Amino acid sequence: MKKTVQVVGAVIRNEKGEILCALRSPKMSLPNLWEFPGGKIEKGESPEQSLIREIREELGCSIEVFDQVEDTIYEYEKVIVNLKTYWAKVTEGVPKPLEHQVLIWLPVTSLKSLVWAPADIPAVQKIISI
Ligand SMILES: Nc1nc2c([nH]c(=O)n2[C@@H]2O[C@H](COP(=O)(O)OP(=O)(O)OP(=O)(O)O)[C@@H](O)[C@H]2O)c(=O)[nH]1
Repeated sequence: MKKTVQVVGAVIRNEKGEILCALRSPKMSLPNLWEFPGGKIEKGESPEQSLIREIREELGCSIEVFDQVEDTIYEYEKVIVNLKTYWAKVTEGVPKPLEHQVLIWLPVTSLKSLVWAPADIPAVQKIISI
């Protein structure tokens, strides 16, 4: 049976209303696909705590986490991912690509021009439709 992993992703919005998009590196699983930065929830963590920790590790900045955007279950070839995405904003520091290939801020209307990890597509569609 496939394992289900609990994953959180931050939909980080700046004061211009742009969204931070992160390109997975060639060394990561799902290489060269765009995602919302985040990662796996560890034992004993709430989704919000996990997101704050992951963003500090991956982007080197602090965030505040707001409402949930989407909650999606996607079955990949080897694993099932339950991806929960949350609105967030940077409260301290500047996001840096410590683990990703590239980070870019994009207006909502441009999000669909990127090739997203399949599990992220419902969240992207929801953001575009708001
Ligand atoms: N962080 C993040 N992971 C996502 C997203 N969408 C999605 O399918 N995933 C998948 O969910 C898992 C999250 O794990 P992670 O971000 O900690 O990645 P990782 O490099 O530690 O995983 P790995 O050890 O499988 O390479 C990965 O399998 C990743 O491919 C997303 O938007 N953000």
